[in-house]
Amino acid sequence: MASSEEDGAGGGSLEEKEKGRKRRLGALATAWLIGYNIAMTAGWLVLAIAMARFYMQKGTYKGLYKTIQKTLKFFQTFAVLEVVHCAVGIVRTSVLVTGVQVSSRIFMVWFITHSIKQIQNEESVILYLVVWTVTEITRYSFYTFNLLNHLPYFIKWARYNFFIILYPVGVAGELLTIYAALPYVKKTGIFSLRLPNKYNVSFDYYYFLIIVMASYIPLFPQLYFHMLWQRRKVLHGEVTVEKDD
Ligand SMILES: CCCCCCCCCCCCC[C@@H](O)CC(=O)SCCNC(=O)CCNC(=O)[C@H](O)C(C)(C)COP(=O)(O)OP(=O)(O)OC[C@H]1O[C@@H](n2cnc3c(N)ncnc32)[C@H](O)[C@@H]1OP(=O)(O)O
Repeated sequence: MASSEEDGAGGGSLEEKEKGRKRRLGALATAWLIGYNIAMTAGWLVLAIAMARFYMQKGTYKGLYKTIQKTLKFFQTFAVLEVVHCAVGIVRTSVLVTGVQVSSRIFMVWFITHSIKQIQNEESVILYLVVWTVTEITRYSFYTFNLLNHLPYFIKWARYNFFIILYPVGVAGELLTIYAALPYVKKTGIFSLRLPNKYNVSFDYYYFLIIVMASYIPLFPQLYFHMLWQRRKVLHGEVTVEKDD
């Protein structure tokens, strides 16, 4: 995260003015991130409560996705800002790692679960929804408390331990959901472009989905090892990283 503690009072020299500008940007960025992380924590909490209420009232998960879909789409799409945060440098994390994480989630929400209605009641959808919800409540509350310099140890512990189980389980939920979508994609030809057409190009969404599923094999271990690395750094202080705000 960009620091709000750069030295230098707003004096007259160019150098001092630059330091003052940096400090203001740091404070602004911090305020924005606190607001953003509080909103995201609240959004995922609302989702958790809605899911629990639905299940307690109806005794089934059938129809759950339909009930919570608007909130899910809104908050998961809003996560695009995380890539922007990295790109503009207000959080110090990789655009690539965050980009893969966010784009795969947005893809799951809009191009799989929203678009292929027949799979919305699959157990695998509920599986990834529960896993994402637990992950995001933990992750955004971690960032919020961290920015406020009041981070309870159990939140830090949860952020860097839950993922060990939740990440593979979430990935399994996502892959099973894409797999369940394949027959419908083949039957309806959704998002596919067949020849002949005026652009003279063809695109088969069915095979595209198989490529997406295959791409989890090289990409998921990289995200997982990235998190294991962060865990070692944060929980065990095994690496010291120079912070250059
Ligand atoms: C178009 C089709 C695309 C298809 C692609 C197919 C490929 C798919 C392969 C990928 C599969 C992913 C599946 C995934 O969706 C499954 C799940 O998520 S299951 C649930 C479990 N998942 C997790 O636990 C991981 C959740 N994700 C993340 O944690 C992040 O996205 C990740 C980028 C992986 C985290 O990495 P990061 O480096 O950011 O870790 P840190 O949290 O330690 O943060 C590092 C520093 O940045 C600061 N930071 C980051 N974000 C914020 C923020 N919002 N506000 C404030 N500060 C932030 C953080 O504090 C650290 O700063 P410092 O070092 O100064 O303390």
